[in-house]
Amino acid sequence: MLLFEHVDFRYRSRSELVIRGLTLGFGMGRTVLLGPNGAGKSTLLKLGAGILGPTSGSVSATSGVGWMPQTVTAFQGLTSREQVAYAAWMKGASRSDAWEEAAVRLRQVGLEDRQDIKATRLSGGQLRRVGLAQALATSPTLLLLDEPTAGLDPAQRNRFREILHGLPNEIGVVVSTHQVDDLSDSYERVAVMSAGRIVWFDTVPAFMGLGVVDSPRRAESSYEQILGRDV
Ligand SMILES: Nc1ncnc2c1ncn2[C@@H]1O[C@H](COP(=O)(O)OP(=O)(O)OP(=O)(O)O)[C@@H](O)[C@H]1O
Repeated sequence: MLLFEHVDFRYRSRSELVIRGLTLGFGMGRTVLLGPNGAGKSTLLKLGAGILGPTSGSVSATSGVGWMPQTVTAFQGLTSREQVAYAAWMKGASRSDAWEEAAVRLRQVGLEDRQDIKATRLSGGQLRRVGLAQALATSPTLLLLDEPTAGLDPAQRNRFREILHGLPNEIGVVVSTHQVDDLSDSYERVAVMSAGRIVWFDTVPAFMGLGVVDSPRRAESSYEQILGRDV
């Protein structure tokens, strides 16, 4: 369980708050985090992962949180397996355990045949999967994924979705995205951010219920209803 209590956050270089009065808990199940550019989604996930600390309020996690950044960096000179093993080692695994863990996680994301390839030589979609394997290698009970499918072609996007579906139910997942299609298949809850606040948080059926009935763009119309304008 990851709990945000009365969290405000501002970047040092800026005067205004980017996260405002956030009180929210993420636990089991799959939550999609929607919101326009600059709403604060990445910042919220970084606060959840402990990459950033709140300006005021508190963020507490009762067990491991794994985070996948918006841009996964390929470590120069390292193979995929070495890169994933490094993440496990950083979290306290011994060298040999980290090495084994990396193989298991790369298999989990369907990259077993790429484990000895230099990470810098992977495709964009493969590198994202290495990023997911890195997050999984820390044995989290909650995964925070920042726009994991942005910029991927439809086949790679589907591949990523299948991998998420294949994760054990005990792992909670929060995914920030701009893609509002097929929410029902992939998620149970929807959180919508706007200007640093969570302005909506409920189940997928409740979210879909806001939209124009029978519209093929029903999810988008729900999203527009919440934000009160065209998006
Ligand atoms: N390192 C930083 N320093 C200063 N301001 C930042 C920094 N990172 C983000 N911001 C600002 O904080 C606000 C929230 O940004 P954030 O990246 O969290 O939004 P987002 O909802 O993830 O956006 P997007 O959908 O475009 O990824 C924006 O106004 C952004 O310009």
